[in-house]
Amino acid sequence: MSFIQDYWRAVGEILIIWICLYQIYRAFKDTRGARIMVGLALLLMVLSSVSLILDLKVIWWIMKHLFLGMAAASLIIFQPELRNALAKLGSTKLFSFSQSQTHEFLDTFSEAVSQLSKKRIGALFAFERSISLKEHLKTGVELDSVFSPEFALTVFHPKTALHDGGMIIAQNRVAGAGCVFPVSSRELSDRSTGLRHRAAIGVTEEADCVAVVVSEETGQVSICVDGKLSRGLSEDAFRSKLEHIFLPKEREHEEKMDEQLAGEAGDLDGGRGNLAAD
Ligand SMILES: Nc1ncnc2c1ncn2[C@@H]1O[C@H](COP(=O)(O)OP(=O)(O)OP(=O)(O)O)[C@@H](O)[C@H]1O
Repeated sequence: MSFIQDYWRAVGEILIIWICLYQIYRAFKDTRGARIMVGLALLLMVLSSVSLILDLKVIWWIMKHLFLGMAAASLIIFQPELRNALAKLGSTKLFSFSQSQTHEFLDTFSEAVSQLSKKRIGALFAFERSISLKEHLKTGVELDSVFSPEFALTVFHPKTALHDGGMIIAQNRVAGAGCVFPVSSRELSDRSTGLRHRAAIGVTEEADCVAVVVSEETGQVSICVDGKLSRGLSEDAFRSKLEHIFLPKEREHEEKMDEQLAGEAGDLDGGRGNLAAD
Protein backbone atom coordinates (compact mmCIF):
# COMPACT_ATOMS: atom_id res chain seq x y z
CA MET A 1 0.00 0.00 0.00
CA SER A 2 2.75 2.45 1.00
CA PHE A 3 4.64 1.46 -2.17
CA ILE A 4 1.63 2.46 -4.30
CA GLN A 5 1.30 5.73 -2.40
CA ASP A 6 5.01 6.51 -2.90
CA TYR A 7 4.73 5.48 -6.54
CA TRP A 8 1.82 7.85 -7.24
CA ARG A 9 3.50 10.64 -5.32
CA ALA A 10 6.64 10.25 -7.47
CA VAL A 11 4.58 10.11 -10.67
CA GLY A 12 2.67 13.22 -9.57
CA GLU A 13 5.87 15.06 -8.76
CA ILE A 14 7.41 14.20 -12.13
CA LEU A 15 4.24 15.32 -13.90
CA ILE A 16 4.15 18.65 -12.05
CA ILE A 17 7.84 19.29 -12.79
CA TRP A 18 7.33 18.49 -16.48
CA ILE A 19 4.29 20.73 -16.74
CA CYS A 20 6.19 23.59 -15.07
CA LEU A 21 9.26 23.08 -17.28
CA TYR A 22 7.10 22.91 -20.40
CA GLN A 23 5.23 26.11 -19.47
CA ILE A 24 8.53 27.89 -18.77
CA TYR A 25 9.86 26.64 -22.13
CA ARG A 26 6.72 27.85 -23.95
CA ALA A 27 6.86 31.26 -22.29
CA PHE A 28 10.52 31.87 -22.98
CA LYS A 29 11.28 29.95 -26.18
CA ASP A 30 11.03 32.99 -28.48
CA THR A 31 12.86 35.39 -26.21
CA ARG A 32 16.31 36.87 -26.54
CA GLY A 33 17.76 35.02 -23.58
CA ALA A 34 16.38 31.60 -24.52
CA ARG A 35 19.40 30.50 -26.54
CA ILE A 36 21.84 31.57 -23.84
CA MET A 37 19.88 29.65 -21.21
CA VAL A 38 19.52 26.51 -23.36
CA GLY A 39 23.27 26.61 -24.07
CA LEU A 40 24.12 27.04 -20.40
CA ALA A 41 21.69 24.32 -19.32
CA LEU A 42 23.13 21.86 -21.86
CA LEU A 43 26.69 22.62 -20.75
CA LEU A 44 25.78 22.17 -17.09
CA MET A 45 23.91 18.93 -17.77
CA VAL A 46 26.83 17.40 -19.69
CA LEU A 47 29.40 18.47 -17.09
CA SER A 48 27.27 17.28 -14.16
CA SER A 49 26.60 13.90 -15.79
CA VAL A 50 30.31 13.40 -16.51
CA SER A 51 31.28 14.41 -12.97
CA LEU A 52 28.64 12.09 -11.48
CA ILE A 53 29.57 9.11 -13.65
CA LEU A 54 33.32 9.54 -13.10
CA ASP A 55 32.83 10.58 -9.46
CA LEU A 56 34.66 13.89 -9.93
CA LYS A 57 33.76 15.46 -6.59
CA VAL A 58 35.26 18.92 -7.10
CA ILE A 59 33.58 19.41 -10.51
CA TRP A 60 30.28 18.14 -9.07
CA TRP A 61 30.55 20.65 -6.20
CA ILE A 62 31.23 23.47 -8.71
CA MET A 63 28.28 22.36 -10.85
CA LYS A 64 25.94 22.41 -7.85
CA HIS A 65 26.91 25.99 -7.10
CA LEU A 66 26.72 26.97 -10.74
CA PHE A 67 23.07 25.85 -10.81
CA LEU A 68 22.35 28.46 -8.12
CA GLY A 69 24.29 31.05 -10.10
CA MET A 70 22.30 30.16 -13.18
CA ALA A 71 19.03 30.72 -11.36
CA ALA A 72 20.24 34.18 -10.33
CA ALA A 73 21.55 34.88 -13.85
CA SER A 74 18.21 33.91 -15.38
CA LEU A 75 16.54 36.62 -13.25
CA ILE A 76 18.82 39.17 -14.90
CA ILE A 77 18.75 37.73 -18.45
CA PHE A 78 14.96 37.38 -18.46
CA GLN A 79 14.25 40.57 -16.52
CA PRO A 80 12.08 42.17 -19.28
CA GLU A 81 10.15 38.92 -19.88
CA LEU A 82 9.64 38.34 -16.15
CA ARG A 83 8.47 41.94 -15.70
CA ASN A 84 6.04 41.37 -18.55
CA ALA A 85 4.72 38.08 -17.17
CA LEU A 86 4.29 39.49 -13.64
CA ALA A 87 2.55 42.58 -14.94
CA LYS A 88 0.14 40.37 -16.88
CA LEU A 89 -0.57 38.36 -13.74
CA GLY A 90 -1.18 41.50 -11.71
CA SER A 91 -3.39 43.31 -14.17
CA THR A 92 -6.96 42.36 -14.72
CA LYS A 93 -8.00 45.34 -16.79
CA LEU A 94 -6.09 46.59 -19.79
CA PHE A 95 -8.26 49.52 -20.70
CA SER A 96 -9.94 51.62 -18.07
CA PHE A 97 -12.36 52.95 -20.66
CA SER A 98 -15.83 51.90 -21.49
CA GLN A 99 -16.22 49.61 -24.50
CA SER A 100 -17.94 52.38 -26.47
CA GLN A 101 -15.12 54.88 -25.82
CA THR A 102 -12.55 52.31 -26.89
CA HIS A 103 -14.65 51.46 -29.94
CA GLU A 104 -14.75 55.13 -30.88
CA PHE A 105 -11.01 55.46 -30.39
CA LEU A 106 -10.31 52.39 -32.52
CA ASP A 107 -12.45 53.86 -35.33
CA THR A 108 -10.43 57.08 -35.26
CA PHE A 109 -7.16 55.21 -35.03
CA SER A 110 -8.01 52.84 -37.92
CA GLU A 111 -8.95 55.84 -40.05
CA ALA A 112 -5.58 57.48 -39.26
CA VAL A 113 -3.65 54.32 -40.11
CA SER A 114 -5.58 53.88 -43.34
CA GLN A 115 -4.76 57.46 -44.42
CA LEU A 116 -1.09 57.11 -43.43
CA SER A 117 -0.90 53.86 -45.41
CA LYS A 118 -2.54 55.34 -48.53
CA LYS A 119 -0.23 58.36 -48.42
CA ARG A 120 2.81 56.13 -47.72
CA ILE A 121 3.74 58.08 -44.61
CA GLY A 122 5.86 55.95 -42.30
CA ALA A 123 4.57 55.75 -38.72
CA LEU A 124 5.13 53.87 -35.50
CA PHE A 125 2.71 53.77 -32.56
CA ALA A 126 2.99 52.07 -29.18
CA PHE A 127 -0.14 51.60 -27.05
CA GLU A 128 0.69 51.57 -23.38
CA ARG A 129 -1.06 48.84 -21.38
CA SER A 130 -0.19 47.77 -17.83
CA ILE A 131 3.58 48.41 -18.08
CA SER A 132 4.45 52.10 -18.21
CA LEU A 133 6.26 53.43 -21.27
CA LYS A 134 7.43 56.52 -19.37
CA GLU A 135 11.10 55.73 -19.86
CA HIS A 136 10.58 55.87 -23.64
CA LEU A 137 8.57 59.08 -23.35
CA LYS A 138 11.68 60.76 -22.00
CA THR A 139 13.49 60.07 -25.30
CA GLY A 140 10.93 62.11 -27.25
CA VAL A 141 8.58 65.00 -26.63
CA GLU A 142 5.91 64.58 -23.98
CA LEU A 143 2.42 65.56 -25.10
CA ASP A 144 -1.09 65.21 -23.79
CA SER A 145 -3.38 65.54 -26.76
CA VAL A 146 -6.51 64.11 -28.23
CA PHE A 147 -5.72 61.67 -31.05
CA SER A 148 -7.08 62.38 -34.51
CA PRO A 149 -6.15 61.30 -38.06
CA GLU A 150 -5.11 64.90 -38.85
CA PHE A 151 -2.86 64.96 -35.78
CA ALA A 152 -1.17 61.67 -36.77
CA LEU A 153 -0.72 62.80 -40.39
CA THR A 154 0.87 66.04 -39.20
CA VAL A 155 3.21 64.44 -36.68
CA PHE A 156 4.45 61.76 -39.09
CA HIS A 157 4.74 64.06 -42.09
CA PRO A 158 8.40 63.70 -43.15
CA LYS A 159 8.97 67.45 -42.97
CA THR A 160 7.99 67.88 -39.33
CA ALA A 161 10.31 67.87 -36.34
CA LEU A 162 8.51 65.00 -34.60
CA HIS A 163 8.19 62.55 -37.50
CA ASP A 164 11.30 60.57 -36.52
CA GLY A 165 10.58 57.96 -33.88
CA GLY A 166 7.39 56.59 -32.41
CA MET A 167 4.18 57.97 -30.93
CA ILE A 168 3.06 56.70 -27.54
CA ILE A 169 -0.66 56.37 -26.88
CA ALA A 170 -1.81 55.96 -23.30
CA GLN A 171 -5.39 56.00 -22.04
CA ASN A 172 -6.64 56.81 -25.57
CA ARG A 173 -4.59 60.01 -25.66
CA VAL A 174 -1.30 60.92 -27.29
CA ALA A 175 1.28 60.85 -24.51
CA GLY A 176 4.31 61.65 -26.65
CA ALA A 177 5.95 61.60 -30.07
CA GLY A 178 9.42 61.35 -31.52
CA CYS A 179 10.21 58.61 -28.99
CA VAL A 180 13.04 56.13 -29.47
CA PHE A 181 12.07 52.53 -28.78
CA PRO A 182 14.48 49.68 -28.10
CA VAL A 183 15.41 47.92 -31.34
CA SER A 184 15.13 44.14 -31.27
CA SER A 185 18.38 42.36 -31.97
CA ARG A 186 16.59 39.04 -32.54
CA GLU A 187 17.40 37.15 -35.70
CA LEU A 188 14.33 37.48 -37.95
CA SER A 189 13.25 35.24 -40.82
CA ASP A 190 12.78 38.35 -42.95
CA ARG A 191 16.29 39.79 -42.98
CA SER A 192 15.18 42.95 -44.75
CA THR A 193 13.20 44.04 -41.67
CA GLY A 194 14.16 47.68 -41.09
CA LEU A 195 14.61 49.72 -37.95
CA ARG A 196 11.01 50.94 -37.64
CA HIS A 197 9.69 47.37 -37.61
CA ARG A 198 12.52 46.21 -35.35
CA ALA A 199 11.67 48.99 -32.90
CA ALA A 200 8.05 47.75 -32.88
CA ILE A 201 9.29 44.24 -32.07
CA GLY A 202 11.76 45.56 -29.48
CA VAL A 203 9.29 47.68 -27.53
CA THR A 204 6.70 44.88 -27.38
CA GLU A 205 9.36 42.42 -26.22
CA GLU A 206 10.20 44.70 -23.31
CA ALA A 207 6.71 45.79 -22.30
CA ASP A 208 3.18 44.48 -22.74
CA CYS A 209 2.33 47.29 -25.16
CA VAL A 210 0.91 46.88 -28.66
CA ALA A 211 2.81 48.44 -31.56
CA VAL A 212 1.42 49.45 -34.93
CA VAL A 213 3.68 50.19 -37.90
CA VAL A 214 2.94 51.83 -41.24
CA SER A 215 5.71 51.25 -43.73
CA GLU A 216 6.94 54.31 -45.58
CA GLU A 217 8.29 52.10 -48.37
CA THR A 218 5.24 49.95 -49.06
CA GLY A 219 2.37 51.45 -47.07
CA GLN A 220 1.97 48.03 -45.40
CA VAL A 221 0.31 48.01 -42.00
CA SER A 222 1.58 45.71 -39.24
CA ILE A 223 0.68 44.98 -35.64
CA CYS A 224 3.15 43.71 -33.09
CA VAL A 225 2.27 42.01 -29.80
CA ASP A 226 4.75 40.21 -27.51
CA GLY A 227 7.48 40.67 -30.11
CA LYS A 228 5.43 38.94 -32.82
CA LEU A 229 4.88 41.02 -35.93
CA SER A 230 1.82 40.46 -38.15
CA ARG A 231 2.69 42.18 -41.42
CA GLY A 232 0.77 43.35 -44.46
CA LEU A 233 -2.71 43.48 -42.89
CA SER A 234 -5.67 44.54 -44.99
CA GLU A 235 -7.93 47.28 -43.56
CA ASP A 236 -10.45 44.70 -42.35
CA ALA A 237 -7.84 42.37 -40.89
CA PHE A 238 -6.19 45.30 -39.11
CA ARG A 239 -9.45 46.48 -37.59
CA SER A 240 -10.43 43.01 -36.52
CA LYS A 241 -7.00 42.40 -34.94
CA LEU A 242 -7.30 45.66 -33.00
CA GLU A 243 -10.70 44.57 -31.69
CA HIS A 244 -9.34 41.16 -30.74
CA ILE A 245 -6.66 42.88 -28.68
CA PHE A 246 -8.56 45.76 -27.13
CA LEU A 247 -12.15 44.51 -27.11
CA PRO A 248 -11.72 40.75 -26.74
CA LYS A 249 -15.08 40.11 -25.02
CA GLU A 250 -17.10 42.02 -27.60
CA ARG A 251 -15.27 40.25 -30.41
CA GLU A 252 -15.85 36.82 -28.86
CA HIS A 253 -19.54 37.61 -28.50
CA GLU A 254 -19.79 38.70 -32.15
CA GLU A 255 -18.01 35.54 -33.32
CA LYS A 256 -20.32 33.34 -31.26
CA MET A 257 -23.36 35.11 -32.73
CA ASP A 258 -21.98 34.65 -36.27
CA GLU A 259 -21.39 30.94 -35.61
CA GLN A 260 -24.89 30.58 -34.17
CA LEU A 261 -26.45 32.33 -37.17
CA ALA A 262 -24.41 30.21 -39.57
CA GLY A 263 -25.53 27.09 -37.68
CA GLU A 264 -29.19 28.15 -37.83
CA ALA A 265 -28.87 28.91 -41.55
CA GLY A 266 -27.34 25.44 -42.03
CA ASP A 267 -30.25 23.83 -40.13
CA LEU A 268 -32.76 25.69 -42.28
CA ASP A 269 -31.00 24.57 -45.48
CA GLY A 270 -30.91 21.02 -44.13
CA GLY A 271 -34.64 21.22 -43.38
CA ARG A 272 -35.38 22.48 -46.87
CA GLY A 273 -33.26 19.64 -48.29
CA ASN A 274 -35.29 17.09 -46.30
CA LEU A 275 -38.58 18.64 -47.44
CA ALA A 276 -37.39 18.54 -51.05
CA ALA A 277 -36.42 14.88 -50.62
CA ASP A 278 -39.84 14.12 -49.13
N1 LIG B 1 14.52 52.83 -32.27
C1 LIG B 1 13.58 53.48 -32.93
N2 LIG B 1 12.49 53.94 -32.28
C2 LIG B 1 11.52 54.59 -32.94
N3 LIG B 1 11.54 54.83 -34.26
C3 LIG B 1 12.60 54.41 -34.96
C4 LIG B 1 13.66 53.70 -34.34
N4 LIG B 1 14.57 53.38 -35.29
C5 LIG B 1 14.10 53.87 -36.44
N5 LIG B 1 12.92 54.48 -36.26
C6 LIG B 1 12.09 55.15 -37.28
O1 LIG B 1 12.16 54.38 -38.46
C7 LIG B 1 12.65 55.17 -39.54
C8 LIG B 1 13.59 54.37 -40.39
O2 LIG B 1 12.96 53.25 -40.74
P1 LIG B 1 13.63 52.14 -41.67
O3 LIG B 1 13.48 52.54 -43.08
O4 LIG B 1 14.98 51.74 -41.20
O5 LIG B 1 12.67 51.01 -41.18
P2 LIG B 1 11.68 50.05 -41.95
O6 LIG B 1 11.26 49.07 -40.89
O7 LIG B 1 12.31 49.57 -43.21
O8 LIG B 1 10.43 50.98 -42.24
P3 LIG B 1 9.84 51.48 -43.64
O9 LIG B 1 9.18 50.27 -44.25
O10 LIG B 1 8.89 52.54 -43.21
O11 LIG B 1 11.01 52.01 -44.46
C9 LIG B 1 13.39 56.31 -38.89
O12 LIG B 1 13.35 57.45 -39.74
C10 LIG B 1 12.68 56.51 -37.60
O13 LIG B 1 11.60 57.43 -37.76
